[in-house]
Amino acid sequence: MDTIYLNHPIDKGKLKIVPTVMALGFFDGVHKGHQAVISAAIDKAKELGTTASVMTFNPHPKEVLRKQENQMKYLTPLPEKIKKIKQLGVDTLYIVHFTKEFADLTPQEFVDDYLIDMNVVHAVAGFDFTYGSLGKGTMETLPFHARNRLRSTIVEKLEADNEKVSSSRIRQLLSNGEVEAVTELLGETYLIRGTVVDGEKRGRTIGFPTANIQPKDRFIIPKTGVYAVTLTVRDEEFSGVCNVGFKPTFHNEANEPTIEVHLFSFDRDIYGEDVSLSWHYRIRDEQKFLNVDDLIKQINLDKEKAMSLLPL
Ligand SMILES: Cc1cc2nc3c(=O)[nH]c(=O)nc-3n(C[C@H](O)[C@H](O)[C@H](O)COP(=O)(O)O)c2cc1C
Ligand SMILES: Nc1ncnc2c1ncn2[C@@H]1O[C@H](COP(=O)(O)OP(=O)(O)OP(=O)(O)O)[C@@H](O)[C@H]1O
Repeated sequence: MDTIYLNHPIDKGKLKIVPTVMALGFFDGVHKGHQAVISAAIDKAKELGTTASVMTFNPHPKEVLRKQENQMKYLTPLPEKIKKIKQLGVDTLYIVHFTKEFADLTPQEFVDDYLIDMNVVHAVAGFDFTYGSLGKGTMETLPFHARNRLRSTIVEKLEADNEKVSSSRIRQLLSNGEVEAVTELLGETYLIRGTVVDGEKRGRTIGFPTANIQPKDRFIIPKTGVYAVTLTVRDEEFSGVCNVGFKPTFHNEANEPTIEVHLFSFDRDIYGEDVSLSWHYRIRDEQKFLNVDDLIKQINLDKEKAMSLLPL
């Protein structure tokens, strides 16, 4: 897959202008609804004998148009989104740098400059896709702005339990710790990438050595609590139990929750390694224990539970 970064106004000299079927959207998470849109574009491209492309935007419009107090977090920060879109079999991914100036384009300008000039012969998007300033262009107005210069497919709403599969719904589920439901909507377990860093080394003394994971990029971290997880190190996958939180049993002044993973059968030193962490099941809330023995008893139960849920 070719990945092409575009800045507004686009420099058309840089583009290979071949006829293409293009899927349009932000696509955070590349969930099942997004997959339906991108697959529809790939199918259409096969039918028409053109390339299949995706146009996405970065950063998220909300980050640019509304002042976010904290930097916004993502289900798939850009490198992850690129990986997932590539796996779907797209020929070209266009990443438009989302700025206020780009957001100010009228719907007609967006269609002229970003679709027609890029030789998009067919545009594919979901029923609720909007384009142009204040989201005034919709899939219903697209034929009007296109004036017979391109055709379009509207992908109908994909639902799960009578509700749209959406990035915002998945974000909400992660903030509630509902990682099993997230798997359903993504079509695979949610994962974050990170690096193994030094912890306070207390884990070893209580019989549960843990790898502390420092997330890379701006991944959304599920709600604090204990989870059954798998950790992938150098293409090898290990099962374990993970605590995300503030370790209230001990004195802790961290602002961000720490992510600690205890792997069941593992005695390698992986400090500094890049890892990915997949969130399979939620086990319980994080608690403040009266003493370390009670914490140890509980962690043993967590471990048993996670072992019964996961392949070892
Ligand atoms: C499966 C698991 C569950 C945990 N649950 C809690 C908890 O409920 N409350 C708490 O204060 N700490 C909890 N911890 C964190 C331990 O306190 C922590 O692993 C230990 O203090 C080591 O910390 P260190 O890596 O900073 O040395 C849990 C750790 C694991 C691995
Ligand atoms: N459940 C769905 N069914 C069909 N199309 C969808 C679905 N979800 C998103 N799309 C389409 O996928 C593209 C990308 O959508 P977008 O990035 O806005 O995702 P979203 O899940 O709707 O996000 P958010 O929850 O932030 O609104 C758009 O064309 C959109 O219409």
